[in-house]
Amino acid sequence: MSRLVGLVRPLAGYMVLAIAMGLVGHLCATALTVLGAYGILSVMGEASLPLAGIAGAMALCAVARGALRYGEQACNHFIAFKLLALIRDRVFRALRRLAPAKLEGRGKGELISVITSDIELLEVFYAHTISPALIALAFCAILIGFIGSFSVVLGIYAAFAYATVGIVLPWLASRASGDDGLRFRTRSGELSGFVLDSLRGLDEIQQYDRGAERLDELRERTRALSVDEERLKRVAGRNAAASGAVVLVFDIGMLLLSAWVCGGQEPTGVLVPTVTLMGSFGPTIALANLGSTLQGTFAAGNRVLDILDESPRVTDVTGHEPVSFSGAAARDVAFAYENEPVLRGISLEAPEGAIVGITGRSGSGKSTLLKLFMRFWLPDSGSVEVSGRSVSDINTPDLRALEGFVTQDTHLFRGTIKQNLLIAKQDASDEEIEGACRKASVHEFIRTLPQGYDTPVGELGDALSGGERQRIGLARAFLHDASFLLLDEPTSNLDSLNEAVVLRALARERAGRTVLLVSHRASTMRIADTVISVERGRVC
Ligand SMILES: Nc1ncnc2c1ncn2[C@@H]1O[C@H](COP(=O)(O)OP(=O)(O)OP(=O)(O)O)[C@@H](O)[C@H]1O
Repeated sequence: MSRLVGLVRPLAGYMVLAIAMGLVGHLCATALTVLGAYGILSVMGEASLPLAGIAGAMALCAVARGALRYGEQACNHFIAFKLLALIRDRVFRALRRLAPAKLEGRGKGELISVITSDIELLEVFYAHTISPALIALAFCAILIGFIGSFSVVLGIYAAFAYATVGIVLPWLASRASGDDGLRFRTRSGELSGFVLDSLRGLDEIQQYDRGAERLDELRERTRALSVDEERLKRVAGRNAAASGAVVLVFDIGMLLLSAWVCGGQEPTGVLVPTVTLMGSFGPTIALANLGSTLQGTFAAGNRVLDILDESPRVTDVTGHEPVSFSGAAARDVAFAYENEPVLRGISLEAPEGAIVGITGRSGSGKSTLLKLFMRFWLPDSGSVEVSGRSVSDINTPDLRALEGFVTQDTHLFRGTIKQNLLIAKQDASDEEIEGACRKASVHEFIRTLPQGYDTPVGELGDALSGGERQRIGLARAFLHDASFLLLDEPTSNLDSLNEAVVLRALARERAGRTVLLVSHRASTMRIADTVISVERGRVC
């Protein structure tokens, strides 16, 4: 909670303004009933205040109450949405810091749920929790003083009433809801993950006729979530009823107590404290109602803060001398994902101008080795070197400029084919783009599309075949014009004709470059100068 509050610091001025307006606004609201009481006393001849003055003051209070309430809400929501923007910005920055190593293992659906609904839920905390709590505190202190001016006993009673409604009841409510809020948020995150997973695997679900099963599970998860929500709402409803009843009991108690304490004097001492207490539970009830929602809000806050706190496995490197490419090597490299050893002392030399082929059984760690050269992960022991320097001693932007990585899955962003190619080199001319696409044997295909290079790629690139996507990935790598190419199964989806074009281009481009080429295909391996075979994380 203190960390969430700490984020408000840059907007403290607005917070003070919101509290001041809220406090004065609530005082105006209570003043309306108190002035009403004085009006009745004046009519009865028990008070000597002019009725016109009372009516004028009431009108003023009513108008002020409206304006101040608007101002308070405007300030609170300004703070809340500014902070949500700030938190989103921080979360995205944290994700950039954590990517790609940590994100590979994290459930994407859960992450999406944090980015969207959890952050959104913090609005409740910033707009409806912090300032109402402080307003309630200041407001109660003032009213305890006012009621206490009639009799100390009544002041103490009012303090007890406010504390019960504003502190004890929310505390009990929070205990009653237990970790329901947390469970609800977690389940809702898991449901998002499940839906995303189902959408991604729609083809498999249809092929193996698992639709009904999947739907049943979706229903079951939704049902469990609604049970949790129902319980949360039931507790919230019960709390609202309980606080309403307790307030009434305190009002009646105040009437009896003031009659007993001040009964011998004029009726002002009975009527005014009673009416004041009756009309002043607004801010404390607002606090009491927060009791049940607060759990969920803090659970969301925790999940957001967890992401901000997560420390990256790999941090960017800066401050080193720039380096020009002169070959790469891995020396006795060992690496494990968590506790699962993948590479066990691998060594290889990839001199400038060489094409080094890497083969090996599926799961033997070939892609992992390429990722270590990209410095997506760090080796547990041994060293991964580019130009004779550990990749950890090369500035990350320099390393990215030196290396071109083609993964097994080429991701295409929403946008045109040209925009997707420009990711590799933002200022590339049309000729350069075309040249790269010819090398990747994809130019002719793009030309047949209705809008050529300006054809929009469908969301997730589903509109293109695996081979077409792969060739666009290769075209990106050619466009990037890196000295060190890391190609992970670049021809796996290509027919032999396209494979031949791509391999010829690679052979032509090899001068001054080094290529690490992972492939299961013997035909692809033919262009390699040396081929190493990786088995169970070792070169054999
Ligand atoms: N992010 C990750 N977290 C945990 N384990 C991983 C991760 N990525 C890969 N692995 C595991 O590491 C092992 C090596 O994977 P890797 O992708 O490097 O193998 P590969 O030789 O490239 O396989 P393939 O030929 O099938 O592409 C596999 O057992 C895989 O399950």
